[in-house]
Amino acid sequence: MSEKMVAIMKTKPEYGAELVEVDVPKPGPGEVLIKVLATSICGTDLHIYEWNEWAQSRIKPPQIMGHEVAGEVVEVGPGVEGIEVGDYVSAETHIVCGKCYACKRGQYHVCQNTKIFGVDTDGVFAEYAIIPAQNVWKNPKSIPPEYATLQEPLGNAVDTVLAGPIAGKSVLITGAGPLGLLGIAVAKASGAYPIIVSEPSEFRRNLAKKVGADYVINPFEEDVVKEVMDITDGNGVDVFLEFSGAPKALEQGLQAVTPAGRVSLLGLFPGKVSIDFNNLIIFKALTVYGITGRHLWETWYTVSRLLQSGKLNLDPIITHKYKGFDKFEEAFELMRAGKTGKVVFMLK
Ligand SMILES: NC(=O)c1ccc[n+]([C@@H]2O[C@H](COP(=O)([O-])OP(=O)(O)OC[C@H]3O[C@@H](n4cnc5c(N)ncnc54)[C@H](O)[C@@H]3O)[C@@H](O)[C@H]2O)c1
Ligand SMILES: C[C@@H](O)[C@H](N)C(=O)O
Ligand SMILES: [Zn+2]
Ligand SMILES: [Zn+2]
Repeated sequence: MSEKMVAIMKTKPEYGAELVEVDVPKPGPGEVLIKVLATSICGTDLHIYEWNEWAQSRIKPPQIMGHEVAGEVVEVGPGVEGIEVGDYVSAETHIVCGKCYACKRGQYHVCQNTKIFGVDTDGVFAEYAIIPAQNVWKNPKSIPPEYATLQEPLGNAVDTVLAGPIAGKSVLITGAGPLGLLGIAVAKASGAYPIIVSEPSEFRRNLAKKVGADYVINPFEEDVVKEVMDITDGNGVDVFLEFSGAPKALEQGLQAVTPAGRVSLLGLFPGKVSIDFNNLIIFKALTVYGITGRHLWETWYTVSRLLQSGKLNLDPIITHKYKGFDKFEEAFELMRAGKTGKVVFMLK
């Protein structure tokens, strides 16, 4: 008889999810089985939970949700080399093909055949989970599971913040959701000053301050561009980091960044965005980076070392820690209401 485990499963093509009991899976060739120690909720999981348009087009229930994880390897499938039972690991979520033009040039983060672990496959909101061996990242034991599970989104934030010079640079961050908060932590640890954050939610503006923002602005009540100009002696910020996906924030950030400044765009907009390219990008000679996923595996080394340095102020970002999955519905509803930073389920 096979062993059983509990898992948060998207059982039906509708709002919500269910806590179910299923068989512990067996790792196939090229896979490992981990015991999950900590797993955290991403905005993508929330979209799957809510069953939005994107989720309807991509997810095929029944499927175990979740993709941010820290765990211990308990079984290694046939043909796996270099990973042992007992290894303490996390997972890159982009399963890349290794064969396309991008992969052949080492640009794995834009692999044209990317599958996302926990989105296109069963995920990690479970007591045990399968991870493709090629996606396994080994953690040093010194990083606690509640931080180690955050490495995947931290990688998004690291690629956004560190796409160009940041030490001693003035920075505007738009959006202090979980990703923006991680971005503030990375910018602070990397020596940015001042860090100015625009975020409509008072709860999240307070979190931004705790993480290290020097100034916070409410974009719904204050003039973001004027505030930034006042803080920067009329120069504008050196670096604009977009973490909100709000078209208005994009426009304000492009206005508030100094000519020849740097822009990194991570937030995903709801559709096409209309921008005055001539005046806001071309005549300002801006350098604009689109950010997607993480550079494999360079970003993971950077994230791991930042965590080991102890300089990332993550504790205010982890606003909710649950023991087990029993209260998963409460967790998702709080996240929906914007009343969280990162939510972590602890399983050890
Ligand atoms: N490019 C990638 O690879 C990648 C990866 C992960 C997430 N993302 C995207 O990054 C973004 C951030 O992720 P998240 O989980 O933190 O999302 P989130 O929705 O929780 O956070 C967005 C924040 O922006 C704030 N906001 C809304 N309007 C604003 C405005 N006009 N000005 C400033 N802030 C405003 C919201 O109040 C919220 O706190 C999302 O758009 C997400 O889809 C992209
Ligand atoms: C899967 C998605 O949510 C993830 N954060 C990414 O980098 O693509
Ligand atoms: Zn994610
Ligand atoms: Zn590829």
